[in-house]
Amino acid sequence: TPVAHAQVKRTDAFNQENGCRQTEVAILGAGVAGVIAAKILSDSGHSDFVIIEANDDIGGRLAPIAFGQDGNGSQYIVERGANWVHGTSANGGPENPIFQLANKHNLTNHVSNFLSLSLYDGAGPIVDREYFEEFEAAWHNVEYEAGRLLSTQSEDRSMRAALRKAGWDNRGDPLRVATEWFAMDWELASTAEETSQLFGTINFNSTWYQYSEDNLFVLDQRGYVEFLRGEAREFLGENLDDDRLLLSHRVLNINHTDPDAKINIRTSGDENQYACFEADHVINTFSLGVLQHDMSTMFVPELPEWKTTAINTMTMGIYTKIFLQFPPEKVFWDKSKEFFLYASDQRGRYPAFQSLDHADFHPGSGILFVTVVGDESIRVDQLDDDQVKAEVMDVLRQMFGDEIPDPTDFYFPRWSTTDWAYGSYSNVPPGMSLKQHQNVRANVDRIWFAGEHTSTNYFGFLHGAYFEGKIVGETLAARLDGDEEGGKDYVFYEEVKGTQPDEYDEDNGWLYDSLKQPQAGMRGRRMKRSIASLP
Ligand SMILES: Cc1cc2nc3c(=O)[nH]c(=O)nc-3n(C[C@H](O)[C@H](O)[C@H](O)COP(=O)(O)OP(=O)(O)OC[C@H]3O[C@@H](n4cnc5c(N)ncnc54)[C@H](O)[C@@H]3O)c2cc1C
Repeated sequence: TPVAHAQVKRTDAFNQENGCRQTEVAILGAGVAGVIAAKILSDSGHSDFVIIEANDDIGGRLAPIAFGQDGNGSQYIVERGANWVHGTSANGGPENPIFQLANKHNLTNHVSNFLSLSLYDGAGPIVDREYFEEFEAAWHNVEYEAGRLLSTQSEDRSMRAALRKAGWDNRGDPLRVATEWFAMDWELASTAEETSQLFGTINFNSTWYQYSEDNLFVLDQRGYVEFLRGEAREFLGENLDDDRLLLSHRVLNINHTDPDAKINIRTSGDENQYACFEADHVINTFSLGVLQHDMSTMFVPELPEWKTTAINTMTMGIYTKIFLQFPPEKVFWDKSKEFFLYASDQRGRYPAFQSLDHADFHPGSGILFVTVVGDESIRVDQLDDDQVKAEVMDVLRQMFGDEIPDPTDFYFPRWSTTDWAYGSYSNVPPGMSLKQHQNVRANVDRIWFAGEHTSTNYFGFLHGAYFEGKIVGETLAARLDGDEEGGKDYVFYEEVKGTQPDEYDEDNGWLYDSLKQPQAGMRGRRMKRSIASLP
């Protein structure tokens, strides 16, 4: 259960027709993109909107949960979803907007040190780190090559092909395999086979080269969502009890049959809830996973083929944090370390453990969590808790010995089957062009789309969702003001052909100015995110 529940204040003062509440803009989803879009509308003087959200709280994939307990019996707040601010600000350069908001709302955080790492295999601790440097060198190559592909409009390929070309071999030694997992799968929630060389590199570089290589781990006991709540309070009131925020309303249908009529939205809800809305414009911020899963029944009539093809082409990664709490007095790992990498015989099986019982995080908490992604997430999502707990404990006993205690608390979210997300965050597969991605972003008449998945440079990240919410909010505000230039439709492509050159400009969602000179933006980059010093 979410940590806080805003209660919706109901009034009967709405403009209603045909039993449907009338509004200018219906914002579907109260995650980062939806709340930021609403805030932009509100800040620009447009107050006639509703935000419709299936959950009983705002935040979406900012999803804190109470877990374990401290010595006083209070529970810790841990994050099921987003946890880090990825990239802060470069010297004098732009600041990551999420970093700004984390500062504005005083979020407690600490920078992660990915070098604070111990290695293990089935026989216990190991010291060999040579693969890290080898991967680093190959990755450097992959980035340079991505810059060349971009600037010469050459064909994209998979990260696997790119790494192979750069001399990196993923087979053999489990530590080699775990090294690649730690460098890539852990970040993208996808494998090298599943990832575009071009967009994988753009995504890393736009964040860590533009902002910084620091990754702030948010520890705030109000939850990471507090920054979004703080923004929402500025226009929805201290208790978020404004009647334009409709929680626990699941959107079932979006009917856009008549191009001259308002768009009709039906939601779940008993007779005490407003289950029907009519809007001039709709901003849909549902995750790529929700769109892929539900779009064929949700939209009436169905979305055009250029749109559904694009949505089906992009992929949804899955990232699962499995939390364990041990008796704090019996902590068996090195408390001075942040990470423990396990080189499993089975790729991706419980590879990366992270300790929160560390002086910089939650000292004395006894909390450890292990992350799995992709197919392993799908696998554990099908098992019951006891089965997963037994598997994780088996691995921990291989790493730390048979004497270690059982956990006193255990929890993990099942993102692959969560019906308001269907996955964790999106990724661009090999060969998906900028134009195809633009079709994920583009509006279908008066139905607009925004979320991390519509971000070209920052897909997967909170700041991607932020920028996309902001852009669509500004576009609609301009549209409502009658500004034809500012409020114009997004570009889309009825047909995407392999021979069409991509145009890296704002119309296609390209936000990172220095990458307009693509070669210049693509520099070799070190392997782990926190290892500073660019060449
Ligand atoms: C496990 C995990 C770890 C992550 N780690 C990080 C990280 O460390 N740093 C980072 O920057 N990003 C991270 N992310 C990504 C980040 O959380 C997302 O990019 C961001 O939160 C997406 O915001 P959004 O507004 O696009 O979508 P969402 O947050 O998904 O918002 C969409 C909203 O729509 C609602 N909705 C869906 N279907 C319906 C329906 N039918 N009717 C009504 N409402 C509906 C949902 O409930 C949700 O509230 C992580 C994500 C996950 C899951």
